[in-house]
Amino acid sequence: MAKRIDVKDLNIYYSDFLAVADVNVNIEPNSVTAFIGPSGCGKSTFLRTLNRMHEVIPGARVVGKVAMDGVDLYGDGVDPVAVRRSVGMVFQRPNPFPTMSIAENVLAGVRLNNRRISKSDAESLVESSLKGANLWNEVKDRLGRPGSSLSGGQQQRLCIARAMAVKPQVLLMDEPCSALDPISTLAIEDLISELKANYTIVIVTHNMQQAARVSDRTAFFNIAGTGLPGRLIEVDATTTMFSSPRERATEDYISGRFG
Ligand SMILES: Nc1ncnc2c1ncn2[C@@H]1O[C@H](COP(=O)(O)OP(=O)(O)OP(=O)(O)O)[C@@H](O)[C@H]1O
Repeated sequence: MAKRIDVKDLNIYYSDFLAVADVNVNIEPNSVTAFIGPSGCGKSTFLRTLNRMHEVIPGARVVGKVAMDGVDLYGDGVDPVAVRRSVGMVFQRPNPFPTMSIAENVLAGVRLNNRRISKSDAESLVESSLKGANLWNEVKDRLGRPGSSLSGGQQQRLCIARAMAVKPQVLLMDEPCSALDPISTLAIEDLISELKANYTIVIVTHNMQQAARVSDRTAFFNIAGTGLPGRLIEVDATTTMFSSPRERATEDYISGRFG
């Protein structure tokens, strides 16, 4: 089941450096939210706080609240590994395990979680995940071949299948198409639109057309200068953000006047 995300007064640090300040945002279940903004404003940093990946970096920490269906991810007793299991992540560069087979790549996250799974359950999970990622028809006859034998776009869909195999409730995507050609990009965008029936999706993108095409809501982040924290300037329905944003900075960025 897709979850809602409510972020309250979140400040994100790398040691003493405040990288992103005072984020407040609500993300509805079964929606796609795009994070846009100039380089260095903290989009990826903020994204990684939504599955507690940020704190993997030594000295990195947050102050504030990120609630999923009302449960604070940073509350006492919350296991970060369990959080990462329920919040899948897809990265900029497709990162399948290169020598592992296509099928084993899909199962990698499940195996990492030490879940025992029968051969027939594994086979059906591989099939359903690859179908969900719109990759099944292209790979069903070569599931034993290595992940690296696929094209970049196919590898990225394999990574999405791997993320989905652990049945997360939220899917985070950090510029998932930036290393892909236009056709693979459209395939991923179509997939994102389908996946929102089952997941809450947050995507970081530098591509304004992509944000306009795939997202229901858009959040614009900005930074006033080097060394200053990034801030969430405005978040609204994507159609509103692209036609009549409230803030001048949003309009300037979207229309390509800066960033
Ligand atoms: N591992 C790190 N250690 C220290 N500072 C970091 C680290 N990663 C990012 N930062 C800093 O945090 C700020 C936000 O960076 P972040 O990568 O989140 O921005 P971004 O908006 O995603 O940028 P881009 O669009 O270029 O990917 C920047 O000032 C960056 O230098």
